[in-house]
Amino acid sequence: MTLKLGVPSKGRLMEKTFDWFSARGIGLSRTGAEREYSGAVTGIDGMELVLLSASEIPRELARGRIHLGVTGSDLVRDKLAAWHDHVIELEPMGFGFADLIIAVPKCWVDVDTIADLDSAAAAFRATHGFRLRIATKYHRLVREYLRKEGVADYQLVDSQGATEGTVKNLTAEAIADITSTGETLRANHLKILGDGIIHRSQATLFKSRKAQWTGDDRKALQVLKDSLAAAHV
Ligand SMILES: Nc1ncnc2c1ncn2[C@@H]1O[C@H](COP(=O)(O)OP(=O)(O)OP(=O)(O)O)[C@@H](O)[C@H]1O
Ligand SMILES: O=P(O)(O)OC[C@H]1O[C@H](OP(=O)(O)OP(=O)(O)O)[C@H](O)[C@@H]1O
Repeated sequence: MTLKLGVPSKGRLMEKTFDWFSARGIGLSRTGAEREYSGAVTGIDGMELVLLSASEIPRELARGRIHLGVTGSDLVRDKLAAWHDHVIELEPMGFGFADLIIAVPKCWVDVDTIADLDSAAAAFRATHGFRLRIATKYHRLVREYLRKEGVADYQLVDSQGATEGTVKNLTAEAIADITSTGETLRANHLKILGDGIIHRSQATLFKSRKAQWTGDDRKALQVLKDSLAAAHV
């Protein structure tokens, strides 16, 4: 058995994860053909690279199929109920920053806070006969947040992409999605509610509580932790 490290298989997160480990003396790379999902590790014995979709990594950690995983802190919180029971946050990595926010049309001049949204939602239901729709793919985080804030008169509409477009397309009145530069929100005439930041996410190295840890796995983890502690980056 080797210690399995799950890393996003493509895009920004994969490249920045490779750079992050490289700056700490550990080489991660994709091997094989361009589209083949296999990888190699150098600089540490007994560790295997597993390339996965960022959104699958939380479940793989919770099932114990990987020992360590890099993914957004938003995805761990959204994909896993009681995430603390399944994983431990070892290290925030300082990239992949994105805020999960709630946004409404800019033209809703009376709605700037969650309390305003609550009032608007009640009025919306009275007028339209159905609950105000919030489009998102972050179902757990949005539900938990709105429950905490005392907002109940809404329904979630699932949107797995191009979420900001749902308002213009009249399939939702509000959205909850991640933003980094804010460009997509601006382009779609949406504004963030003042207190509508649900979670500030960044790429994070997680450890599974559910994986089986052999003596060799623990040794490899200790070598990894020593490399992280020794790096002055
Ligand atoms: N500007 C951004 N757009 C999208 N995701 C971002 C951005 N900045 C940081 N992230 C983070 O990247 C992660 C999502 O990565 P990615 O889109 O590769 O995941 P995925 O849902 O597994 O993708 P796919 O389903 O296409 O494989 C989330 O943790 C998110 O917070
Ligand atoms: O604040 P910004 O810098 O504009 O970034 C935010 C956008 O980026 C992400 O979408 P992505 O491009 O990953 O596509 P998606 O809509 O398919 O999720 C996210 O869902 C927002 O739409």
